[in-house]
Amino acid sequence: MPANLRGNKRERDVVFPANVQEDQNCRPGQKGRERRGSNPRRPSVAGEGRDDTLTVRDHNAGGACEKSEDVADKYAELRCKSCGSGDSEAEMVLCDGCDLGFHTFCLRPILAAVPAEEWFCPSCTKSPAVKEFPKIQTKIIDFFRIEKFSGAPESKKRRRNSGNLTLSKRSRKLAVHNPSKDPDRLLEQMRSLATALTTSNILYSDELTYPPGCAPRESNDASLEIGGMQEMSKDDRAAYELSKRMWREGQVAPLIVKHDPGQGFVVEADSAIKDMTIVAEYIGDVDYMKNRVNDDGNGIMGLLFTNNPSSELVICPDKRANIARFVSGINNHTREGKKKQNLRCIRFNVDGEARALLIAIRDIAKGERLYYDYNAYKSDYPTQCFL
Ligand SMILES: C[S@@+](CC[C@H](N)C(=O)[O-])C[C@H]1O[C@@H](n2cnc3c(N)ncnc32)[C@H](O)[C@@H]1O
Repeated sequence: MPANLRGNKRERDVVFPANVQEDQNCRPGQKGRERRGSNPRRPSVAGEGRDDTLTVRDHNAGGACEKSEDVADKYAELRCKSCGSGDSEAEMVLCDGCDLGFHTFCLRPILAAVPAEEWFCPSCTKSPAVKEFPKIQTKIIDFFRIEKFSGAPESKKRRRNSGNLTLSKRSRKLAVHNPSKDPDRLLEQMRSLATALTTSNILYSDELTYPPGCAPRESNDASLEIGGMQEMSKDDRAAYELSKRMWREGQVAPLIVKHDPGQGFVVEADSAIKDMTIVAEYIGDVDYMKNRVNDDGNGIMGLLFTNNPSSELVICPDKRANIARFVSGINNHTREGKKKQNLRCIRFNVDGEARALLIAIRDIAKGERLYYDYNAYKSDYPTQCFL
């Protein structure tokens, strides 16, 4: 265990209880009906009580529970269109187009939770799965607001300065990524991320954002973290700053975003990545966890865990985000799943603010898919269906 990653200050991802209790009158998966009980969209973290008693409405509910026998009959035999089983009704979602049911875990990509809003199954979805971003340098540079893209690798001077940041395994210090030397490859890597972001209707951002209506910047006070937040050494801080500057200048980490029919967008190493490399900072809108209890939770990351639950913070990458948002999670329930992990999310105190970084925990080969543990802190994101 690296010295600066040691200890009990591990990241806590926000997760969603898979268990949804049925209301006496209403069965999960039925349209126009309500469920009561544990809310699958209620973000929860390890140590947090499971006392959620919010009302959950099916995506198509729109009104009070229908109690007619007709409707009950109609859905009595509800079966998942993919696997044919009628089990796990709590995790059944109905398509607003064809009215067929699907288990959240049978869908590809898997749904983290029953959507709160209108939802269409893959056959009824009108938009293409992937909207390719144009292969035009100026458009790519504009999209990422790249400062002075030279298309060339780092200057020798900068490389020498950063040399002591690309550290040996033994030193356990954070390392700066090694960008591709071929400018076309850099553009292809950026284009792949632009494709994933635009397809997902997400704007690019490389900094945490504090939009009106969300938690204010002052709320991100790392000193409130229970047990204290991991501090950065001087060298680690220099590595972090250089890594951020390189991303801003288009010297991005050698990562490529691909679309996988089973997992949706995934991130792969486009060339070898050394152990301890800062792969990306986790980016999004910062908000109070209490404000996000009904979000679908896809990608919500714990940022600050305090003694007072109402001041706990999460990063929400649904509107603004970067590549970190597309990194896959391991299946915690299998040995093969656990073996895939090659990153960890570590939260650090940076100038008094909490930040979450994805860091390589071993050497990663070209072509390897990136994974970290969504449940690193005893939480229960439903990863048992993860591939
Ligand atoms: C934070 S997002 C990751 C990006 C996501 N693939 C996308 O296209 O937006 C988490 C979601 O990705 C999918 N996912 C992540 N890891 C997975 C895995 N190992 N197997 C299957 N699906 C996975 C699930 O749909 C999960 O709810």
